[in-house]
Amino acid sequence: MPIKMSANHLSFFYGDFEALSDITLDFEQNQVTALIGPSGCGKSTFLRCLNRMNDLIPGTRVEGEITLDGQPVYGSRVDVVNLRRMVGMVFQKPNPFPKTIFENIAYGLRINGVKDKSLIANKVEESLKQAALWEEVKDRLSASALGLSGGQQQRLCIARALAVEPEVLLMDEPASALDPIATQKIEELIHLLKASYTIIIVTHNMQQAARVSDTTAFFYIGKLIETGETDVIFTRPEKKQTEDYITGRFG
Ligand SMILES: Nc1ncnc2c1ncn2[C@@H]1O[C@H](COP(=O)(O)OP(=O)(O)OP(=O)(O)O)[C@@H](O)[C@H]1O
Repeated sequence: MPIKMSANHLSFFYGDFEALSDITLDFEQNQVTALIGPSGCGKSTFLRCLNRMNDLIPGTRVEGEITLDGQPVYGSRVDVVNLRRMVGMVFQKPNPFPKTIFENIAYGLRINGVKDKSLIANKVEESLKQAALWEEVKDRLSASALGLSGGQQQRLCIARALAVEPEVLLMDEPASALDPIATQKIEELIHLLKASYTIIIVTHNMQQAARVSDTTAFFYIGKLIETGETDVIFTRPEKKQTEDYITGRFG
């Protein structure tokens, strides 16, 4: 598969603290890459570098390069709003807006300049279908999103991210706040979405990484220790640190 996004010698600093050190990693198009590693090793920081969400934190600094379709993400002429549309994000805790189900999705379209009402209605339906939520909510689009279950709220957040037609989807532990059935739905959804999107997922759940991803990257204290095909990483990793982590000896 062609390379959709790349990090080249990426380092990241919170003030003087180097949270990521010299990370070089490619993300193939229409593949799922899992980022794994113990708490605090920089997985979320790395994910947020990919769509420049860290720009919002004062005192932070990036070295090295990230590219999307070969174009630098940190270039001075980059339209960051458009970058975040192209590289969408879903967070650990479902965070729907305190608005109706319909408005949760329509909102992102409107801030991206879509005004046509029937276009918005079609897109809301299409996004909810893509997120495997349509059947459950089609009769209550004008009800509050906060009345949905946690798993439904997370699929709504995925629908919201998809509505603005991203190409890459970043998911930061998207199922960790959900029960096993809702988690399974999210995992099935990731499998379906892979056909249309490039997906990068942070997870603490080794079984989940093994189930959903094609490639796995193991991070440890701000460094990328090892990356490769998920089957290989989980059965015959090259590095001892990777093996210790996936077999539960630390982390
Ligand atoms: N806003 C911030 N300001 C300063 N330091 C931060 C900030 N956010 C994260 N860090 C530090 O950067 C390091 C990496 O944190 P990060 O949240 O990226 O790790 P993580 O691997 O995603 O952890 P977890 O799995 O627990 O979510 C940690 O040492 C953390 O304390």
